[in-house]
Amino acid sequence: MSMSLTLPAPAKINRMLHITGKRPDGYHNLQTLFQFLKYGDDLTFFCRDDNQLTLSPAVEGVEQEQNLIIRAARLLQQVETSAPHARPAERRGADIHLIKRIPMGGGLGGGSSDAATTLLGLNRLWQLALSLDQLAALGVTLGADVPVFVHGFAAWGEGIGEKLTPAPLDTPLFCVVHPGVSVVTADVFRSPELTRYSPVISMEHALRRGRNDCEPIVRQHSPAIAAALDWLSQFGDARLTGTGSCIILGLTDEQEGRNILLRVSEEHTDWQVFLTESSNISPLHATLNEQPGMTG
Ligand SMILES: C[C@](O)(CO)[C@H](O)COP(=O)(O)OP(=O)(O)OC[C@H]1O[C@@H](n2ccc(N)nc2=O)[C@H](O)[C@@H]1O
Ligand SMILES: Nc1ncnc2c1ncn2[C@@H]1O[C@H](COP(=O)(O)OP(=O)(O)OP(=O)(O)O)[C@@H](O)[C@H]1O
Repeated sequence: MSMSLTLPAPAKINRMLHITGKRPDGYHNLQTLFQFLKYGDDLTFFCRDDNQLTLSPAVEGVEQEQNLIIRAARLLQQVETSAPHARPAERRGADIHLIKRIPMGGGLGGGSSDAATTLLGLNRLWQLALSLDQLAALGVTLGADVPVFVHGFAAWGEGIGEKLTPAPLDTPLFCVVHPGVSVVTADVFRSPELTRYSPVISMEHALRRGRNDCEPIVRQHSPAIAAALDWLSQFGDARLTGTGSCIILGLTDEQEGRNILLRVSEEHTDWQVFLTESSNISPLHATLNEQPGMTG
């Protein structure tokens, strides 16, 4: 019997991001408000009866075995479970098809989201019956952003972003600008001038005001991102998401959004820009909950 499952891998945004310390292992402690966008990649998983994994089309610049989708699938191939209907390891194979929309190195968590969708998708197809906590624990070994995508609720994130508390965020329409350049997350965290010791605050405080501590460094290193931040700021409280390069602006009015799209198409043809709704429930979880999801 062949089975398949198509699932979204949404983008995330950081509504604010404070860096509160450096850990002995080199990672940084954060305080951040995570929210999902109704915009992202799509993955389709076709079950195989052997233990081969394929991914198509290949993601440009990422070796197949380094792709977070394949790395996530390999973690599940190795998992031992006593679930009654679990596929045995030698039959845990899949052909995976990816529609990539999330710009890479954009601070929208695309790689991490692809990994989380793979964990949830193959957990279901291979009937491994792992809990979300177990999947998040596996996922955090792939990236700090994977747990929020696994749990699927908008969250106040602490630790390296894996300690999650539901956050009651407003859900405006967002304008997202990709200024045509990407940022390597590790470079930002490595930077000597980075603000790494912001005071620890409460979620309530963060919901009222907050900033992105990465912004000054990213501005310094990338004139293109600085220019896009300045340009979008004329319309409101524009902010970097993650370590950049994308800039987000919450809108109260869709017409304003259309006006921004028009202006970008006239004045900044090297940028990518889109409007999207935000959501406090991941579109991945919405899809998994609303349909049994399997065909075959
Ligand atoms: C900045 C955020 O986008 C906020 O959502 C994320 O925390 C980044 O998450 P990510 O892309 O999944 O990051 P990872 O792949 O885990 O880490 C990339 C590199 O960034 C640095 N890094 C990342 C997260 C963190 N809390 N502290 C760090 O110092 C580390 O040098 C790490 O080697
Ligand atoms: N499936 C994947 N999709 C995108 N990038 C991937 C994938 N697998 C591995 N990568 C690698 O991960 C890097 C970061 O990609 P990603 O799209 O997650 O960046 P990002 O949005 O800046 O992430 P973050 O906000 O988590 O820092 C890429 O440059 C690429 O080398």
